[in-house]
Formats: sequence, structure tokens, C-alpha cells
Amino acid sequence: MLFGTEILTTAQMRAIESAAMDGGELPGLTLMERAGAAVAGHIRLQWPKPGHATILCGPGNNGGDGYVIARLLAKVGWRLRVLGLDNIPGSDAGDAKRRWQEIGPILPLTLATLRESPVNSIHVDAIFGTGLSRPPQDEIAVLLRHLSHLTRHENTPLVAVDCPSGLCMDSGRWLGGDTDPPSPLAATLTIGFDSPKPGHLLASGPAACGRLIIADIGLRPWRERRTRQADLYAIWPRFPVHDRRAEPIRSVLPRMLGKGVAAGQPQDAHKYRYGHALIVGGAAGQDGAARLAARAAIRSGAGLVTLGLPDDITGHGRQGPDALMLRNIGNAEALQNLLTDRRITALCLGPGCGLRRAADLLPTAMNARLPCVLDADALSALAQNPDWVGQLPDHCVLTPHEGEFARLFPDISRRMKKPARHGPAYSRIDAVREAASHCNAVVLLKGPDSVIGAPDGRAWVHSAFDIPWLATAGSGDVLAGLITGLLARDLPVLEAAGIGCLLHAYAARLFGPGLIADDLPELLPRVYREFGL
Ligand SMILES: NC(=O)C1=CN([C@@H]2O[C@H](COP(=O)(O)OP(=O)(O)OC[C@H]3O[C@@H](n4cnc5c(N)ncnc54)[C@H](O)[C@@H]3O)[C@@H](O)[C@H]2O)[C@@H](O)CC1
Ligand SMILES: [K+]
Repeated sequence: MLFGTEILTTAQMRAIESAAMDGGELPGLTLMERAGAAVAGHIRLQWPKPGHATILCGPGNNGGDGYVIARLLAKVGWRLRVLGLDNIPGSDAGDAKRRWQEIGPILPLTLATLRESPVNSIHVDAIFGTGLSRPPQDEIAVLLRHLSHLTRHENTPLVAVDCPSGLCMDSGRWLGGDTDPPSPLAATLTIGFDSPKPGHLLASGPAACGRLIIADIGLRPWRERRTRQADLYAIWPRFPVHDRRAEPIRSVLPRMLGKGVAAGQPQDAHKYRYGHALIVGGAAGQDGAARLAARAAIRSGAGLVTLGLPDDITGHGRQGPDALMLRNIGNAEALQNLLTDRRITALCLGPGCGLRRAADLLPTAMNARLPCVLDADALSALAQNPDWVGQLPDHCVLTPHEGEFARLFPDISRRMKKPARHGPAYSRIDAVREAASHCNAVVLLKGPDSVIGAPDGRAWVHSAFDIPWLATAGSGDVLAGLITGLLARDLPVLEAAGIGCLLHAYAARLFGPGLIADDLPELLPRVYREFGL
């Protein structure tokens, strides 16, 4: 099942470009003209009245795009200053440069010439794109620092061609940024080509790129001609780039979650048909997290949800919802007994459980070989018992935030935090794939750039930079419960984690600022309606 937009690494993008160019069907210069025309077109949409533009052109094809942009803007009345470097000889960029030189001059790409730009000029960054392999140095580093100052403190609009220069497009990290912090660029608008790259969506990428537009430059036939199955998708944001092989989420969700409404299926609404989720919570006073998870599980459409609590449950019934079943699970033996009920189809352990209780119950939960979500205290218990990591059941989802991930996978986390000195830098996608393969479970690394990876290498990215209010107490508990509900409903494990992440964030988008975690489960019916269920 595929949905979303394929994310291409820079190597994959180069391979697709080469395939198009090698056949002679799509010459490099034509691609460059299309890329430049896409950027010039979006500049004109954003600033319809011709003004002044300063175009900064680097040594490679990103710079080549810059010369095309200059020529096309000049044609429609823009006043331009073009700053450039010597080009890699024989490149398409050299041709694009010559065509610009028939119209106007090229000034040296230096801090001194940049400083002479008129104050009302928009700036176009065509210095480095996907070819960046090491940190910008010397004159260019100084110039980028000044450009950063202009964009951050003097409101100078900046349009980035493919990406802001200095950003590693495979990881979203600033090359060299960890040791010698650059003054990172903050573009107003970034126009990427054909497909989003990891760097557009991860780490510093979203803040650096500003508004991101992915322009079609006619490479789709070559993208779709590849025989290798794509394995990296953006499930949010949605880009208006179409991949015929990807089924839109609007048809995927009703098909996966529709309650017996498909043609010819009996309208059998027996509650066990939609699964039975067990959420194991902690002692009174700390049971709010498990309650949130249970609410989300029952709102996900699971037929039954049981909340298992350690102490006397008689008083708990008053806290609703009444649809929840309550059971006393005092210890591992009680959990074991409850799990003999074969109608239980998924399990969640961790939210509000308490570390000791989680460590006590975890082996029993793992032995049940049920689809399960391990979150919060269960992740801490797992981190304290690294031997257990290799014994996780199939169909297991771990939902760590950055700190929990570091405790669970210290070596991988260290690699992720190592300074990014050259491209492609180690990314959150690399880290999650490695972690998922190491523990043979789906790993959902939470953050504004959540990455969900399966042991077979498939990975999905969900970007939530637009909803900072989702980072609120209890939000992760709701996510864990929601995924458990979807697992109980028999969704495959990667899909349950990805769709859970998507629905959870969509609820936050619908609600807006002021959200508290309690609001999220209550919004799920509206989210389902929006997705056509
Ligand atoms: N290949 C094509 O035909 C197309 C490429 N396109 C553009 O081409 C870009 C990629 O072009 P290139 O591969 O030429 O690479 P770039 O233009 O991104 O970089 C230029 C060259 O700079 C060198 N370099 C890397 N890091 C450096 C550093 N820190 N300091 C100094 N030099 C450094 C590298 O040798 C690299 O090849 C894309 O981002 C996109 O803008 C578009 O025109 C679409 C078509
Ligand atoms: K650029």
C-alpha cells in the first residue's frame, strides 16, 4: 500500500536525471531551462510587479538554473544584478551562463558586490543545490553569513533554488554547522524539482526552506520507469506531484478502515470484528496517560477497549468514557491471565505505567506475541534491558521521542548527533532505518519531523512543523493509543503507525492553537469524516 509523495535522495534524483539525459530524450540544458522557468514563474507569482533581483550563481548546475532565472526575469522587465563564479567547464551551466552574458554582465560572487545590492532587491540563492558535498568555505561562507543577516534582520526576501545553500539535502542538516555554526539561511520561498528531498522535510530543512514548492520539470516518466520499488514517502505534507503508483490516502483509508461497507461484504458489525485493544495503565494519580491512550484507541474505531489498572478499579468507572472496559491487572500473572483471552488483538504498554511496573509486565507483554505499541515507561524499561530489544514480537511499534531513542539506541543516536562535515550527512531517516532493522520492529521517532521506519527499510516522513501546538502534555499517549486501536483493527504494522501519526496530527491541525491532549481523541470522528469515512 502506498500513499503520499515519494521522497528522492540526491543520488536517486541524479540517477533519474541521468536516465532522462542519457537516452537523449531530455537534454540537460532543457531540464535546466525548465527548472529556471519554474523558479522565475513562482517569483513572478509571488511578486507580480517587476522589481529588482540579485541572483547569486554557484559553480555547478544550481548556478546554471540561476542564469536561466536571470534571463527569464530580465525578459519581463526585472532589473538584475547577477553575481557568479567560474563554472565547471563544458557543463550545461556554462551554456546557460553564456546565454545570460548575451544580455547582461556577471559580477564576482563576493561579499563586496553583494553589499552593493539595492535594499529593495529580492535575492535568489543559486549557489549550491543537491551537489553540495562539504561545508561552504572562505569567501562563499562569509557571503552566506551576510545573506543570512539580510534575510533574518533586514527582511530581505530570499528565494532558494532547490534548497538554501549549505543545507545537506539528504539530511536537512547544515554542513559544518555543528562545529562552526553558520548563520543559517531562512528562505522566503524554496522551489525544489520533481520530488521533495529528505533535506526539505527533516531537521533544519523546513525552517531554512520557508514555503516549499515542488515543481514538475517533466522527469516523471523516468521516475516511474524505475523497476525498484520506492521505499521512502512523505505522508505529510502533500505535494501536488502525482505518482501513478501511489494510491491517494482518501481511497486508502476508507478501504482499510471501512466497517464492512465494501460491495458484497455483509454489514456485520459484531464488535469483535473490529478488534479488542488492551491498554495497560499505572497507579491511581498517574493513570491519566493510559486513559488518554484508551480514549484514542476506542475513538480509532476498535470494537472494544480494555483499560488495565493495578489497583482497585471500582472508583475509576466514574471517569468515563463508559464504553471502556476496566480490568484489574495487579502484576504480570494477572496480565498473563487476561491475555489468554484470544479476542484481544493488540496491546499498549507504557503510558503512565511507571518504570517498575512496565519492567515487571514487559516480558509477559512481549511473550503474548500480539501486535503491540511500546511507549514511554515501556521504552525506558527496554532501554534498561538491552537484551530484550532483540526479542520483540513481530508487529511491534516503538514510539520514542528523541531522548527515549537515545537511551534505546545510544550508538545510532551518537552517529545522528555527530557533526555533519560532508554530504550526504547521516539523517534521521538513516537512524530510524538502522534502529528498526536492529530491533526488528517499526520505530516511530517522534518530533516535528517524525520518521517511521520498518525493518524491511521502508520509511515514511510526517512533517508537523506547521502545528507546534501538538507538542503538548499527553499528546504522545494519544498517539500510542490511536496506533494500538488501528493495530487491533488489523492494520499492518507500518500502516498503523503511519496512519496513526497522520490522523493524530490532522486532528491537531483541525483544532488549532490552544489544543490539549484531551481534545485529540474527541476530534477523531471529524478527522475520519474529512478523510471520507
Ligand atoms: N542535472 C541536471 O540536469 C539538473 C540539475 N538541476 C540543478 O542542479 C543542481 C545540482 O547541480 P550540481 O550537481 O552541478 O551541483 P551544485 O550546483 O549543487 O554544486 C556545484 C558543485 O560545487 C561543488 N561543491 C560542492 N560543495 C562545495 C563547497 N562547499 N564549496 C565549493 N564547491 C563545492 C561540487 O563539485 C558540485 O558539483 C540541483 O540542485 C538543481 O538546482 C536542475 O537544473 C534540473 C536539472
Ligand atoms: K541554492
